[in-house]
Amino acid sequence: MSRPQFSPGQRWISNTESELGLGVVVEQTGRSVTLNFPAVEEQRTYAVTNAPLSRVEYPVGDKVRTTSGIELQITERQELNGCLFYHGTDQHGESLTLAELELDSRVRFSKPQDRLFAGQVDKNNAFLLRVDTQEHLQRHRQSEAYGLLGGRVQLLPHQYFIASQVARRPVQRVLLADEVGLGKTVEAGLIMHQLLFSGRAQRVLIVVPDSLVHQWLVEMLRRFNLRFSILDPLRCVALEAAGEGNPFESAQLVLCSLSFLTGDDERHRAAMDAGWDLLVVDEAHHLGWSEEAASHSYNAIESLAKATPGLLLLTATPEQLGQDGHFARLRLLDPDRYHDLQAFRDEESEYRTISNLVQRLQAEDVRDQLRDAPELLASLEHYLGETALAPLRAELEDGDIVHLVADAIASLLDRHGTGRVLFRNTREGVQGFPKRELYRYPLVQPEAYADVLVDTNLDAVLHPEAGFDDDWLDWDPRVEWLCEWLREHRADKTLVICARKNTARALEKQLRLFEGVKAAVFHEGMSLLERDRAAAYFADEDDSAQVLICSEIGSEGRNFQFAHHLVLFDLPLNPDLLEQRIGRLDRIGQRNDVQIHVPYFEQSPQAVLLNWFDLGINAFKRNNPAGQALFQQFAPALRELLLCYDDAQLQQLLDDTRHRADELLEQLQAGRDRLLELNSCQPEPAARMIEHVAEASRSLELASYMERVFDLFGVEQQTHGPDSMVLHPGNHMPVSSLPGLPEDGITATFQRTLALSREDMQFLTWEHPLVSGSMELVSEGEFGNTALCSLKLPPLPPGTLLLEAFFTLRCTAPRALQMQRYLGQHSVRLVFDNNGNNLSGIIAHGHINKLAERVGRRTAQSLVSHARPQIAEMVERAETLAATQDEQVREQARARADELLGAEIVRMRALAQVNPNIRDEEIALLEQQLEQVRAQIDLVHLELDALRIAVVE
Ligand SMILES: Nc1ncnc2c1ncn2[C@@H]1O[C@H](COP(=O)(O)OP(=O)(O)OP(=O)(O)O)[C@@H](O)[C@H]1O
Repeated sequence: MSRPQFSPGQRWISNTESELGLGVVVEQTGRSVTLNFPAVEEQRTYAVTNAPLSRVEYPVGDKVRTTSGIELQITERQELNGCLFYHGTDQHGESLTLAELELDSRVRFSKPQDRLFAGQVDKNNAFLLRVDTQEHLQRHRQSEAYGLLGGRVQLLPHQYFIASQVARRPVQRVLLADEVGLGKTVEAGLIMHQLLFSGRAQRVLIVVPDSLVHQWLVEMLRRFNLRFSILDPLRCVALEAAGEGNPFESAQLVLCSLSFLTGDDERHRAAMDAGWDLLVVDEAHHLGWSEEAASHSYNAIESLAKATPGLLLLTATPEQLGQDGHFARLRLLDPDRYHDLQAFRDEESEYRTISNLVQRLQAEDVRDQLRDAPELLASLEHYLGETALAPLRAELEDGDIVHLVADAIASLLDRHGTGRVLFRNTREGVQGFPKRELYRYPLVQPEAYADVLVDTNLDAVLHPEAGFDDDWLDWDPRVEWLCEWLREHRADKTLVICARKNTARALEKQLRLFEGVKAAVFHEGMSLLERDRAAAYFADEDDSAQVLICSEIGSEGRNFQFAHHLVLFDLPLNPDLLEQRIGRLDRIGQRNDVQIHVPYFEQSPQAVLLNWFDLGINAFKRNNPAGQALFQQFAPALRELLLCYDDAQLQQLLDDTRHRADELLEQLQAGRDRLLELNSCQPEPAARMIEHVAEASRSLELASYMERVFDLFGVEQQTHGPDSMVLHPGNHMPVSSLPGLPEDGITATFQRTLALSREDMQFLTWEHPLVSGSMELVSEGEFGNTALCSLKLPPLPPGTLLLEAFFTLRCTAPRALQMQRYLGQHSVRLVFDNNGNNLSGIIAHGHINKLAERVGRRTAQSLVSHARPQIAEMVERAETLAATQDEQVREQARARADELLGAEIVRMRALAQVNPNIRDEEIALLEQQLEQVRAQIDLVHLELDALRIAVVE
């Protein structure tokens, strides 16, 4: 191969770093050549023999620019001492000559043909990777599961149903209220991931109780690759001291505790000033509210919620502070809809009717029912409107009504009932949870408690040990029972929950110091770090604590499902708190039946509670959806009994409670709960969504794609296990780094099941930062957009040139508009020969791939240089032909936008007539969105994305 000839003053461009712009040869000494790159003010020295450089020579007819802004149309070219001089006319028609040294260095050859003519011919493999990347990207962006693939989670239908429903709305404001432990954090993570991945949200603030800050941090990172920054007082002070300004602006994804956010007005103001796209509030039942007075934290969140477009509230016990509190949280989500508490209370009376209607529509003989019972159609008309029902009426005799009935059901659920903002799945609905078993341990009440238990203070009678120093540990039989129980179950991890921190502290000390039990404690008096350490000590597999003793704060949000023994050292008064406690173990991931152990004193207040929870509302074995309502109703009688035990009265209370529980459960099942269930997870769409995700997550396809990426980007791979590998940045990578691949490498797998059991491994999906970042690098830069090969194709005479050109839709709209939804899968492949023949339908891509032979870079460059006029002509032909399809593509896109967004607007307007549950803002946003989408569609056109020249031999 001939050595390239370098002369000072010549212009060359780097094949691997085209962003450097045009380089100028400064000097050649022996075997090396030095170039200056004025655009970036950098110098590079290369070995002459293999410098990755291409000589830049503009042909006659091209237009070039100088550093001083002159534009020259080249009419003649001359060479002197190895350097070129261009003659031509400038933009004012003046003739002039300029040396190549004067050319503007900021030139970038990014268009495929420009790069090709500048001698930048990529490897065939790179070209193929680019073509495939575009195809994968298009398919992925149009997938229903777009944005929902990146989670390291099991594919649970109820979660994906909610996430897809919420993410597809123009405004995300919902209450995620699944029962305890059903995965609300994961649902919120899926929604956040979708919004962030699609660019619809950039700034997210998560607000959680103190005790859950770290758990959220870890869950978001581990499950969704979302890196949140924790803000706490220490970090705030550090940021402020470093002059970093508003600490809430120090990161896009911020996580903080409710007490931190609301504890200081200044801080709250800073959070308001920072501005967010999405606010997430966990354990939202803490935001106390009544018609008379709202709590400080409620007000603080309310002002943030008003200033933030998206709002996700999470609570498993929405009615823990009563129905008013529930109303108040719905009011945060949609103040226009939920403005009147009384009206909200009255609405419940409609649920049963709606639910009945749905049930009748779901019946197998629905046609007969509709035909024979005119009041059914009338009722439907009342709720859905005459126009909406007209098609159903018309088809009733013998038409196909399956879809019309399904639409009617969907509309009823959508427009009436419990509404769009509330999602609540139950264990019964989700299924597959282990059983819960209750073990009672009656003990004899110690003498010392006799006085305390007749106190008039409820708190005192429920926690009699509170009135004593630590000496109660010596004679309270619950302590001895606990020690004995733990001794007998040394191999079992056990969670102990009690109400008070002092009780927890004392118990832990006793077990650790005097009984030799490996114990940890978790209470509100400890720092966050201490609490997380304690939880980790309990969770560890080796050398860990057998028992964790928590005060009530440990009963919320934490994940302890690796244990299945729960000791309730005392019982809380509120059934929702009891459910929260049991929910620490009875949650997704629990593999055993949950064993609940309750030591109690016979005929004591705790015995009353135990009986009421167990025999009255059956709250140990399952969550009672009427629990809160029953508690509200029977609390006075219950309190009376707690303060003054009476066996007969207890029996009466239990009978009354059971009776009322049956009634309420029947009502709820027929009304609210049935509607919630239908709205929160519709089995068919949920199953379809899981299919989409599973289909889009097929690991083989991704693995073979990434194999090529690693190969071309010089990533070092080592096998780690049968389905896993270790990846490291290699020494010869063409880019400085790959997103998502740190210096010290990662262990990764494409297998979901493996990723779920091995947290140390990264789960590579189409949405993992390493994958999506690589795809962006390939598709948005110049990577692989030119190639040249030779081939034998007998019918074509040797010397024939073929152009294989790939066009993709060019759309520079903001990502948030998700234009791909409307644009369809548009890429165009055209093949021309140098005689102007269109061979697109004759010579397939795979055909060329099969026959293609490699051509060395220098040969390719010289071929291109010689054939430049023919290639330019073929490119022009292809571009002209592609341009004829632009308007058709735009037409289709407009139609699709109208179909998707326009129909949604019409539907929302119709809904708003009968259901105030629709916010005006949502409709206005949709209209605005449609306008923006249409304006962007007008600018869409097919653009040459990559080309390959094939020379027939
Ligand atoms: N799809 C999933 N795949 C794997 N694990 C999951 C999935 N969903 C939830 N989990 C796990 O189940 C447990 C409960 O989930 P999560 O904490 O999201 O529930 P929650 O409804 O927020 O609970 P709580 O009501 O106690 O706040 C967690 O350990 C979580 O990591």
